[in-house]
Amino acid sequence: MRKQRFLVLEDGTIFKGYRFGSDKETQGEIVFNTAMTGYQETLSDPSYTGQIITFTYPLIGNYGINRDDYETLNPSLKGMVVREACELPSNFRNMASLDETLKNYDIPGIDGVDTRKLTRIIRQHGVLKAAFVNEEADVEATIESLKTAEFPTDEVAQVSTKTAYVSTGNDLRVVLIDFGKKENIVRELNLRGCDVTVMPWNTTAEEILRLRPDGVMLSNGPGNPEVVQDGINMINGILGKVPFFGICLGHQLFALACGASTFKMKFGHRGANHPVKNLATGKIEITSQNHGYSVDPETVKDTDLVITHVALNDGTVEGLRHKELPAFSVQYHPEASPGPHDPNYLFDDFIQMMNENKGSVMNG
Ligand SMILES: NC(=O)CC[C@H](N)C(=O)O
Repeated sequence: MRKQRFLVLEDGTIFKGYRFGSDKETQGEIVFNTAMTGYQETLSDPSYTGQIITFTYPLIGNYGINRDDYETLNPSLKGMVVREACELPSNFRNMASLDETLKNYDIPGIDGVDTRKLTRIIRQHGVLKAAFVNEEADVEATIESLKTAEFPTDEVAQVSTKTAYVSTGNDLRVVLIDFGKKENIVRELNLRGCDVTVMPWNTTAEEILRLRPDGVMLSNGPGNPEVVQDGINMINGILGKVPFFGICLGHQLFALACGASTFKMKFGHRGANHPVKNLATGKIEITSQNHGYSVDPETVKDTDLVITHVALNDGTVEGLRHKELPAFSVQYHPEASPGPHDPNYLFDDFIQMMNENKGSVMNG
């Protein structure tokens, strides 16, 4: 007999399902992700810190969990909601089931939920506060408590590396600022020969410039970009002195540093098939995305930035470039694993930008 579990939302909706993963109860902002594959990368993406993820694909866990596909070895999401959590995974790389993995990380899950209905609610209402409750008797009180609950949006310090370390390469030297980075950013840079020094989120511009890197990469990360003031100050300090490339949270911080604003979206973009238009080439890229905040295009007009990419679903800003200085960013994920790989060329653009600026006065 499987143990029951309730998913409750702040608007009073109750879903009854079954427990998997950790037995503990949880609370957080509930979001949905529409990707059909890549659940291991998603559950271990630090950008989901503090959130409960609904997977719209109806069967999750069918190819198991392996040792290679983690984006971090310390997943920090609050919980998983699925239609069916596969109990008997099958794949040559499989090492553990979803249930075992979530138990190991003490992350709770609920399955047997009508995730289509749940996603419609999130789309209509916007992201909501939600909780997992084990005992039916506690359901009403938990819904009441959710109405006044406040969840943090400043988890960057929690997920960033505490000390700097190097992932060795033999070509260009890149400093990667870890706001909650996905491991695949390091892999993509190493793949292109880059020597990557991963540094904590609050590293100063002086500390970075002292290393004389060829370029700086600003990672993705959780929470509200406006509260990452140290990151914004650092970007202002390196702008024009060393080429840089920002991804997702790194993109939002670049925009804020240049004087634009960000806002919280109704239900965000989370999935692996978001179409984005590259305004320079007119080409459409299919992209992986995971963000709840976005750059306000009106506020970009008064800055030295140009919009380079837009989302085709809702017209939001997806890419920025500085008008004169070597700096650009995208809201989506060129490092996406398992993919899609359409935007992978952005890493090559970054390599080219570093090579073009190599040895220039900017660096030294
Ligand atoms: N993946 C990310 O870097 C997300 C950035 C930010 N936390 C957002 O939700 O918009």
